[in-house]
Amino acid sequence: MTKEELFGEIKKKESFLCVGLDTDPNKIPAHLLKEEDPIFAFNKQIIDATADYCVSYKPNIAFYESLGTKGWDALQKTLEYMPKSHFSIADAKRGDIGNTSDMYAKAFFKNLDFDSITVAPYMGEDSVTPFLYKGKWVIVLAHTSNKGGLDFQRIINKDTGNFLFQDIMIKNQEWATPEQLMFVVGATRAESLLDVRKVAPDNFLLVPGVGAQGGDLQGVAKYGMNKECGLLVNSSRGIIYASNGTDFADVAKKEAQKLQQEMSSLLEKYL
Ligand SMILES: O=C(O)c1cc(=O)[nH]c(=O)n1[C@@H]1O[C@H](COP(=O)(O)O)[C@@H](O)[C@H]1O
Repeated sequence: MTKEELFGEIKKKESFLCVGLDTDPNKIPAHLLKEEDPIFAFNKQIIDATADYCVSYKPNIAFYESLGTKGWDALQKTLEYMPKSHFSIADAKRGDIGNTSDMYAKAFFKNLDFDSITVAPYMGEDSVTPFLYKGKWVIVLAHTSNKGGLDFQRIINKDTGNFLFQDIMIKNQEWATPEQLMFVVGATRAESLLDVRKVAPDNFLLVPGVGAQGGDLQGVAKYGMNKECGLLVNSSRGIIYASNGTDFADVAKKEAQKLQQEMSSLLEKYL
């Protein structure tokens, strides 16, 4: 999916919501455990319920690979079930020496046909560039939502005066254009988006942390939105586990709709 196509979907849906499929067998409603593939059965109902309100889905790969071959099967079925209009993100946080990154890229772009993958950039150029496939996206971790996101990412480089995360963002833009490179910035770090936009005005940002982590959607839009929206805001637990009863899909739909409505107002205000 191109940047223009993604922006087109955002305008059409009046939404920049990404629904996170962090599907945990210990958290899904008990009645689904009788299904042959409970994880896929859950995801299918979540996708059916939320597709009108979001533009993207992000399965977090840890939840699937932790289940072995059954998890990989459920992931593949889930990916195939997602509407093609929705931007798919393999949240795998990969990155290794070149020939190993090549294999990770094959796993998620050739074997599985994801639109994008999250990548940890710590190992540098040869760990990131193998993910630069034509028509696919690399989503590089910049300033993450978690507490540990403050351990290294805000260290100031005395040579450049920048935060480490800004230098990482600048360097990655030498390797890839805004047509194929996004960055991750936590919704818990809304004000840091000013520093993010200083060094990456044109890139799309994947912004997780709304909902369960208490991120600030209003602040994210205020500081992070650019002329093409430039945001995909993810919520996982806040949507998919809003209810653990038989009404889980209806309640997930309402949560997704609530976020879409807020996003619609924000698009009107800032775009
Ligand atoms: O790369 C990510 O998606 C990510 C980066 C980050 O800084 N923080 C973060 O929470 N995430 C992911 O986003 C999702 C957030 O889930 P919830 O907190 O349940 O909405 C999880 O899959 C996390 O792994």
